[in-house]
This record gives sequence, structure tokens and C-alpha cells, in this order.
Amino acid sequence: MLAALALGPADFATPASSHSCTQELASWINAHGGRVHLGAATVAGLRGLVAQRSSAVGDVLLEVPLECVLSTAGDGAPLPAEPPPWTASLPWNVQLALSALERERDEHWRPFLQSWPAESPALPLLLEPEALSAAQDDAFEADADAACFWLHEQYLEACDAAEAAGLDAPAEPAFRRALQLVWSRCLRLRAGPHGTRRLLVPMVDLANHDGVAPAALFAFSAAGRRGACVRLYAARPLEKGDEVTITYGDHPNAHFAKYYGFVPRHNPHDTVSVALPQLLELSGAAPPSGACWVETSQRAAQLAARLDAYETSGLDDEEEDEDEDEEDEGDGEAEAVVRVAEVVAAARLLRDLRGSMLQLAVAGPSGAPARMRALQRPPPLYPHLEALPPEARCDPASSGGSKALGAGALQWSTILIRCQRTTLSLSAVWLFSGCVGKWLTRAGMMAPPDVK
Ligand SMILES: C[S@@+](CC[C@H](N)C(=O)[O-])C[C@H]1O[C@@H](n2cnc3c(N)ncnc32)[C@H](O)[C@@H]1O
Repeated sequence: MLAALALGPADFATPASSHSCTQELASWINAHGGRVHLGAATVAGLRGLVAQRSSAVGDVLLEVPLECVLSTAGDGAPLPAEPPPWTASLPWNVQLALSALERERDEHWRPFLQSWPAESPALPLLLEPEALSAAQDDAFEADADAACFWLHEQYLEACDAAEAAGLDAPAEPAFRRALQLVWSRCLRLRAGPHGTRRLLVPMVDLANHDGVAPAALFAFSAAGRRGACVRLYAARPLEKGDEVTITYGDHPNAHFAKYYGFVPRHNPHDTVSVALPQLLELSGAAPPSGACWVETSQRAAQLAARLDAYETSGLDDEEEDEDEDEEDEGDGEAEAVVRVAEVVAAARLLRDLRGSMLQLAVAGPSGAPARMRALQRPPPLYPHLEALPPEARCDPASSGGSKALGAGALQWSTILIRCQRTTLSLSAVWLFSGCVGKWLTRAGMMAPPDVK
């Protein structure tokens, strides 16, 4: 069943050879006043960036002048390559995709746009419903479905806008490819006087994701060789040939699958929402006599508060006494609460299983290390951070890259409970039947989970 969901690796083959293509790209950036100390390499089927020389923390690995960057429109000072005005009524990502498509005919942009993969990543929205169902996640399936419709609607909107501007509409396959590449390749960046923008930055968009210990940070800088630019800084000491990764942000696995077509092997920021009635059912607790587990928002709030207390301090005597008191009141709710808490304590197990499910869903049971390969985990990053230049340090409103390196970025709580009417949003809880997990373990696809 899961094998049916396997998505093939994206076709990153570039027209001539990936290598000559990125050499041309580097020459183009240099010719416009940039600096490139990086090359491209393909390891296990996945193209990425590598260091061309050894670097210390804070060294500039890459400097891309703004005239080589495609950007969204914004309120601040204009940037050289914003989307064409006729796209202004469309969402930012559609504008950026149309901007790239329009510039395909422009010789200036050829080295950049030619470095893009021939095909977009294999995203869940391209899957058939039966295949998607193997992910065992209703919300994920619905989201992929909605994305597919949304993309088609946006195409129709784009055609209308082009027609109104007296232009030819793009072909739908080219539009879809461009939009999917925008999803998987653009950065969000606070760009000084230009305000916060989404940018397509040549060469930076060849960096693969490492959310735990990225090798580099991206940031806007006003101090480039020819003025403002986007820079990549070394976030740890690098040797020649080391892979240069960045972080795409603190997203849950479903986000990576949806927009990037892969799921990180280690993701401390994974989250999933579980409906309270399902959680209660999973707890094995019997509902109050004659009722089913559809909670009022008030009861949901009480449960959330109790689970929170359980998570932070355990059920101490006082709380147990309280529980007993409530049990005396007679509707059996207190017992249910304790049992729900036990389920929540198994969140770690469920998270591990969930990660495996999504990885299998995206990569297939053969393990498909090409797209899911474990990235080398270098030593902890934080001791070196002080050496970074100020503009590359944490700015919570800025890029995912900077944000992920901020203090506390790795301090994630196992369980985050938010109560919203009848739904509890539980970080790192994955709901699926125990028999699937057992089946995976038996089939040797997954090591038995380590529950602490
Ligand atoms: C910004 S591009 C990175 C460069 C890309 N590998 C290329 O050759 O153009 C993002 C895409 O690279 C792939 N990718 C990035 N990081 C990855 C990772 N850690 N594991 C698997 N695939 C990854 C995914 O297909 C993703 O959609």
C-alpha cells in the first residue's frame, strides 16, 4: 500500500550538464559584482551546494547582487526585478512564477533560469487520491487535494490577467512547473529598505535543507562589493567539499511534503492536529454513559488545562485529589482525563511513527536514500554563533534561516496543547492505528520505537 505512494526523485538533470550550468551561473553572478566561493555537486541523486575552500564561521560564502535576484513586490524601496505590473492582482507566489516565466525570454536571466531543474519536485498534489491515502492523514490528503484545485484556479486567474494586459497566456504545464519551483525555491527575507520580501536568489536556491545544523545562513546585506546583496555566511567551520546546507524554516513534516516534496529525516518542529474525540477514543476511556466523545468547548478547555499540568509537573498529589473529588462528582470524566494524559505521554512514540509514515509516503519503503538521505550532523552550532556578523544573527521577523538559529530554536516542547472548540492541537502527536505501526515494525521498515 505504501509502495504505491512512492514518488520518484525530481528530475534535477539540467539541459547540458548540471556542472557547466552552475559554472555559468557563478560567472554570471561574478560578472554582476557578486562573489561565489561555492560549487554544485550531486550526491546520491540530489544536487546541492559544496564549499570550494575552507571557511571560518561568519565568512561570506556567496554574495548575490540584487540585480540577479527575482523578488515579489513590496511596500519598501523597489527592487530591480519585481513581477510585471499586470500580475499585481494575483497572489505573491503566482506573481513570482509569472515573473520567472516572462523572464525566460530575457537573455539576462538565462544563466539563472537555466539552472533550475527540468521538473518541479514530486509534490503530493500530483498524487492520485488512493495513493495519498497511504499517508494515513485526512488533513494532509484534503490539503493536497485543495492545492491541486487552487493551482488550477490560479492558472485561470493568470490567463484572465494576461488577456486583460493584451498578452498571451502561459501554457498550463509551464505555469504549474514555475509555481511549484517558486514554492520549493524562494526565501523570505527582511531586505533592509526594501522591506520583507520573497526572493528567488541564484545559487542560494541550490542549497538543500538541514533544519538541525545548517552549514550556512542567508541574510540581506547593504555592504556588498557593489552595494546591497543577499549573502550566505558560513554558520560553522567548513572544509573544501563540505555540503553547504541552509534551513528552509521550522516547519512541520506536512509542510515540507506539500511544498518541497520531501520530508526531513529529523524534524524537531513536526506538529499535527488531532481531533479531541479521536484522542479520547484512542485513550480507551469510556464516554459518560449514553454519550459519545464530542466535547463542548468548555470541557475541551478543562481537559487541555489538565493535560498541560500533567505535561509540566506530572499528576501530583493535589491534582490526584482533585481528580478524586471530581470522580466523586460522578460522571467519570476525571478518569478519562488521566487516561488521555497517558496517551499524550506516548507522544514521542507517535511522533516517531508519524515521521516514518510520511517518509515512507514520500520516499517509498525501499528507503529511497537519494531524496531522504541522512545529512551529516556536524557538531552543535551554537558555540560559533557569536562570531557571525550582526546582520546574520537571529531576527525573528526575518528569514527562516535566521529564525531557526535563534536562541531557543532547538528548545521545542514535546507537547503543545491549544484548545480550540472541540479540537486539541498536539505538537508531535500522530494518530494512527497501532496495528499499522506493528505491521511496519514486523515488515522491518521501522525500528521499534524508543519510548522514554
Ligand atoms: C531549493 S531546492 C534545493 C536544490 C535542489 N536540490 C536542486 O538541485 O535544485 C529545494 C528542493 O531540493 C530537494 N531537497 C532539499 N533539501 C532536501 C533534503 N534534505 N532531502 C531531500 N531533498 C531535499 C527537494 O526536492 C526540494 O524541493
